[in-house]
Amino acid sequence: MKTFLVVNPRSAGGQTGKRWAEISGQVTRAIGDFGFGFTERPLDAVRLTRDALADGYECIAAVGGDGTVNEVVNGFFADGKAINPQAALGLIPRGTGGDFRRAFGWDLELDSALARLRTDKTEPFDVGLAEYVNFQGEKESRYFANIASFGVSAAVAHEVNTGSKALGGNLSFVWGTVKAMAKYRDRKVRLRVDGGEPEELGITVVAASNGRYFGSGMCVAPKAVTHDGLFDLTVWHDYGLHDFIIKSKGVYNGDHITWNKTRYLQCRTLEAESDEEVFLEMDGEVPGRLPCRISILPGAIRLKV
Ligand SMILES: Nc1ncnc2c1ncn2[C@@H]1O[C@H](COP(=O)(O)OP(=O)(O)OP(=O)(O)O)[C@@H](O)[C@H]1O
Repeated sequence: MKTFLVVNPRSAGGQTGKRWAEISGQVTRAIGDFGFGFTERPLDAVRLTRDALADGYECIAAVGGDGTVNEVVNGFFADGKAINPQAALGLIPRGTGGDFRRAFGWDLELDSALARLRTDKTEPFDVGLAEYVNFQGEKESRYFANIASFGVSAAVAHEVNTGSKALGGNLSFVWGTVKAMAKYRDRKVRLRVDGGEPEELGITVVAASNGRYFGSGMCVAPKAVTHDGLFDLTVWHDYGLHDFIIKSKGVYNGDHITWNKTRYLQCRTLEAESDEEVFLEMDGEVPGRLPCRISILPGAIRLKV
């Protein structure tokens, strides 16, 4: 497979760029010739992916974290269609969060990533699509690979992204969580699942999940499968700050799905609106806010496994 690597040199605290000579040498030894491009700013990975697909590359691998995976997945599409539905997505994980890779049990070892790139083994991969309002007040849509969520999770992602990651993945996440949760209160949101009757709930977090993990290792959707044509919907409602903090430890091992103020179901679409400002988070980035419509595109691309 003709392979192109989309490299975020700033991922893993800048170590990806600093260690590129060593990484690229190992990639060449593993798969032979390959093309690559460095991202210079946010959203560059979308353009690099589209250009590489137009140039006939059959496998586009993200070298970076969850944000880079998200942008590469967005680059697989143009005008609402997959550019090449047979093209494969690959990953050399380099990020601080790593929630996408966790769904597959992949570690950060370069050797394991290269073993996946070397084989021709792929499986279908569902892609999420969210339509929402951006911060300029315009309607916008964006694909996601892992999870779209709103509520305190988006408030935390916003805090983590605008703060420093110098503390490392887990510590910066904990610090962002503390700051965001101190300000958060449940928001009234009207939810409509699979076109059914709308229901208003006080939302702590709603997550529409293709993968299983968000927030640097919280197992928000323990039953999610990335090729079942569905997303798993987790709704934590009416918790309030105190209860949520006390219980949040259980989210790391997926225990929360049996709690009484939690709903867990599988669906194809979710519509959400609120009279209050509620941010939307997708794969760790916060591109806008509600109202939103989230849907799943079954097996829209192939994933190197
Ligand atoms: N050259 C660059 N300079 C600054 N930001 C960049 C650059 N290239 C990409 N980005 C942005 O950095 C964001 C985060 O990158 P990425 O996810 O690869 O690394 P990370 O933050 O280390 O990992 P994670 O998202 O898993 O925590 C991406 O969403 C992208 O928009």
